[in-house]
Amino acid sequence: MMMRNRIVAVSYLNTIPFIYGIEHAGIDLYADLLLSPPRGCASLLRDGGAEIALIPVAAVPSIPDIRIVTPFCIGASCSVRTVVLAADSPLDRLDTIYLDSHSLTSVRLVRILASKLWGIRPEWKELKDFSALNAPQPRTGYLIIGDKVFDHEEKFRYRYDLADAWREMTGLPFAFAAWVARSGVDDRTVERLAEALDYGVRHIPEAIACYGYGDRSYAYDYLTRNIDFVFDEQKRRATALYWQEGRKIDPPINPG
Ligand SMILES: C=C(O[C@@H]1C=C(C(=O)O)C=C[C@H]1O)C(=O)O
Repeated sequence: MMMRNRIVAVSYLNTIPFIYGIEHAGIDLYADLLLSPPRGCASLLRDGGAEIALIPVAAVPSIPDIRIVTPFCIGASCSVRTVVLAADSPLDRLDTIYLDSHSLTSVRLVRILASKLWGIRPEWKELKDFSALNAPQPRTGYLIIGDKVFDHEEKFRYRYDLADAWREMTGLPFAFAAWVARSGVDDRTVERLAEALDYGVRHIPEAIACYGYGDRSYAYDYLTRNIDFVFDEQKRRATALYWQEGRKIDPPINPG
């Protein structure tokens, strides 16, 4: 009997086109689907809990025996909206920056930007208790990702979009997460996955309705203008550059 594959993907609004494709394209991937915040996707794959995964690009070089597959990613060519450094003080007045504990890519990206673009040297702490976002501290920034940005963005006077900052620094778009497969996953399965994802990104309105986001006016705009699902040459160049720059940053994070 053929072993079923386990697919893990990020549990945010930005993946619903992918999820829709996997569940509704009519392509049997012989797989079970699991959803988790990004850091959990990487851990699950690393620990052998999945064969195929959408994981933060930051984690890709550190996991043995995987390869990037499919022409799709969670990327942005303009503002991404859901990866922001939010604060009540401007950048140059921040003493402390809290880093979203669900993130692997953006927490490293913000450190690259702090050192190479903004020239700031705040103290870095981990943000585990998201209720802290309800009472922002002065001179403190919060790097937050995913759907929680929709709930909290209005509270902050200053918001720095990390895709915008990266583009300002490099002239390139950015990819936050990519699809990877263990080496044991055969090419036919990978091809079928790519077909399913392709179907999903061509049915965004259906995905929004299917997963109950129909009453959120921002969902369509966000999925068509902010998120860019195509892992093209420019975004691959950005990923290579990000890995290179990220290696120079070894983040000592003080417990939050
Ligand atoms: C654009 C986003 O990208 C996410 C950011 C990630 C990270 O920082 O590690 C990982 C996966 C992506 O889904 C987002 O979810 O807001």
